[in-house]
Amino acid sequence: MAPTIDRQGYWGRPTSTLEWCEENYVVSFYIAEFWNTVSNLIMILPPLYGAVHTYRNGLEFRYICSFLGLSAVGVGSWCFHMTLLYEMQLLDELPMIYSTCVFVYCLYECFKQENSISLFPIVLLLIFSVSVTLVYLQWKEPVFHQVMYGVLVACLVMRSIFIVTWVYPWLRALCYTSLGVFLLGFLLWNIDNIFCDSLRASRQMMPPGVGVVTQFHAWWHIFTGLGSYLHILLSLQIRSTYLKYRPKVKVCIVTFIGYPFSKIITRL
Ligand SMILES: CCCCCCCC/C=C\CCCCCCCC(=O)N[C@@H](CO)[C@H](O)/C=C/CCCCCCCCCCCCC
Ligand SMILES: [Zn+2]
Repeated sequence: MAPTIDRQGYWGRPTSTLEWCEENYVVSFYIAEFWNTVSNLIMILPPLYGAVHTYRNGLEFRYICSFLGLSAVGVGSWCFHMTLLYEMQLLDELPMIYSTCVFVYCLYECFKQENSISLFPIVLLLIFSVSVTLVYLQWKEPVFHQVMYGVLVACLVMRSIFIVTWVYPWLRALCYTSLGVFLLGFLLWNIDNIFCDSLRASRQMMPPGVGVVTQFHAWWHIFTGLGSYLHILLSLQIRSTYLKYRPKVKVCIVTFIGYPFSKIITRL
């Protein structure tokens, strides 16, 4: 990962096992990586809105958990990029695993009766989450976490593609938009890691304020946040259709950048 920049700030020396390409404590003395921190708002606020909406419309508890899980990842990620402390890194990375497990449960159990609870997948996902947590606490290797997270995402991708290919083809656009946006974020995550030296050098030559567009880890937060949010909507739409809720898609204006239009499902 990116070499450490020597600049010191409020939280002292980083203790995390990972550092990103954004230079530390440049914008604020209190926030180690400013852009990587504030970009998490996109992962925190819209899912909170989704959770409230899901609750108000009497939709299943598992979808409230999905939205809140995504918000929790955003809060953990905010704390991590603000401090670069190891404990906060765990608060970012472990909820990624837990919330994706909730997504997996929702998508693999979407053709079951309303409010039914299947113990077998819950136990399986719990064993997976606990094992990943225990191994990662001992073996502090970020690649292990990334591979485990990637396995869960691959399960989601395969299941989504199966459903929109064979069951609800009219949901293809939503599925591939969610996947495309997520993968675009992943591409930017890789560019940030691989070309960090060139990105830092190019920022030096840009006028103040323009360099922010090269903060590709922040862009990863934005795209992965949007892709994950759309994925929850897809999952909710599949479930609502199966339960014959007559899902109604409303276009509404949400007042922050990146989410000008979002689809909302209501139970009529
Ligand atoms: C059909 C669409 C599927 C979309 C799936 C969406 C699943 C989203 C699940 C949870 C939301 C998590 C949002 C990510 C937050 C990122 C926070 C973050 O930046 N954390 C880092 C620390 O700041 C952390 O170290 C980053 C880890 C990144 C791991 C990247 C691995 C990506 C693996 C992607 C594999 C794609 C597989 C595609 C298979 C066809
Ligand atoms: Zn991050």
